[in-house]
Amino acid sequence: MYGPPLSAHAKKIMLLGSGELGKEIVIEAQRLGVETIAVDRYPDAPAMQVAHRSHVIDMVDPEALKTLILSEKPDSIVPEIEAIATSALVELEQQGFHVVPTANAARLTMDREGIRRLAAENLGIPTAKYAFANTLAEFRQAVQTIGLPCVVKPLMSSSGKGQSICKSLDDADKAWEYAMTAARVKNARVIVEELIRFESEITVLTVRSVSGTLFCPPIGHLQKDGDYIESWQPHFINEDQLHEAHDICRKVTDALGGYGVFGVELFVAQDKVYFSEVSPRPHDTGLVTLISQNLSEFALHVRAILGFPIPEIKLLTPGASHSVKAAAASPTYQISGIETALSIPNTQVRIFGKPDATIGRRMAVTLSGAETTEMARQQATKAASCLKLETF
Ligand SMILES: Nc1ncnc2c1ncn2[C@@H]1O[C@H](COP(=O)(O)OP(=O)(O)OP(=O)(O)O)[C@@H](O)[C@H]1O
Ligand SMILES: NCC(=O)N[C@@H]1O[C@H](COP(=O)([O-])[O-])[C@@H](O)[C@H]1O
Ligand SMILES: [Mg+2]
Repeated sequence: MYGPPLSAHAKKIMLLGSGELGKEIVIEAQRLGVETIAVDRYPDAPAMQVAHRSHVIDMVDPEALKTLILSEKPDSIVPEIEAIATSALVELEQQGFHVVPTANAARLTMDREGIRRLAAENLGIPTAKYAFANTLAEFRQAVQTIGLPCVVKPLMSSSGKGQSICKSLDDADKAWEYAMTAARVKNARVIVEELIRFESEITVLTVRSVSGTLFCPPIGHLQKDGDYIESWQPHFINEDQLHEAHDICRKVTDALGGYGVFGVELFVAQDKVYFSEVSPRPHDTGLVTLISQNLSEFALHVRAILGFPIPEIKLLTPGASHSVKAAAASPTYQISGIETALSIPNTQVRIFGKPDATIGRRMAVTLSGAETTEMARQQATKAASCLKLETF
């Protein structure tokens, strides 16, 4: 039940957050003989189902986090979700613990203010105009300063939780209320951003490793209500745009430091490429690499963390992924239609095994490879429509 004895493992890693992305990291780590410990806020999280052992704690409580880490003494601490007391990670790093990619990178990126100020104010990288607010009155003022429509987001959150578009001043109270109540971590401070009219939106997976900094081909994606619906790779942008994108990725990831995968989110607009945000870990839109690349973003993250070489990142096929979300809430559910989905050529399914369904929760993803990204997208979309989440 606990896997091979400790002596069989060269290293021990602890994941803070155990969702679908963590599950794939655990699988890749175990392939290289690493002992894995999965941690999250609830039991039976996806990565816990494959890790050697697991713990359920309140990860935003710095004391709970420190107690657990000091008792387990992992070789590497791997943040996986945007809801962690990063102050504890900064302290533990000072005591000699290895935080991936670095404690400071985890702290800055977990807080939209930290990463936005670093990118825009310290590094001079183009971003949407932004302002911060602590109260409803400040928020109304910020909306007027930035202009309408604007995007409103809680400082510590992800997958669009608490995010909305404010179209008129009449929407302001609702947008504020939503940011206050639906964030992953409740905090009375929000960012208000100019709405960028981009042509496309991409993630450039950037890997910092002993082999240097490597870039995966751009991944295009579609988001709805701030959460990813569909992604594909490669996404074509012209030479100049690619150059601008790589320049931003290098500047941001060099400033954050450490080894690992970074999902750099960029808006490609007619006049320029804008930096949006960065995850210092594998990215949901990068799930497509499970089918499109020789090494998935999860394999790359593990190699980079362990200090192993990455001689080459190769696109094996144009690919696409499509998320499957729950339409209803239920403590029990099953997913049907797998057989039909798998009858589509070069198509795979990943069911995450989340213990319960809530409305809008991502429960599975489909992956397709094809001759063109267009075909791959059609296949992945069709496969996702075959999967039905039945609640009972
Ligand atoms: N300033 C903006 N202008 C235009 N669209 C935006 C802006 N900010 C966010 N969006 C849209 O909302 C999506 C989610 O925003 P963002 O990535 O900041 O939130 P998130 O909750 O951190 O998402 P995730 O965790 O999935 O990366 C973006 O991918 C983009 O489609
Ligand atoms: N955009 C970030 C992202 O996709 N994060 C992934 O979602 C999980 C949380 O899912 P849940 O909210 O359904 O528990 C996280 O643990 C991570 O794997
Ligand atoms: Mg994002």
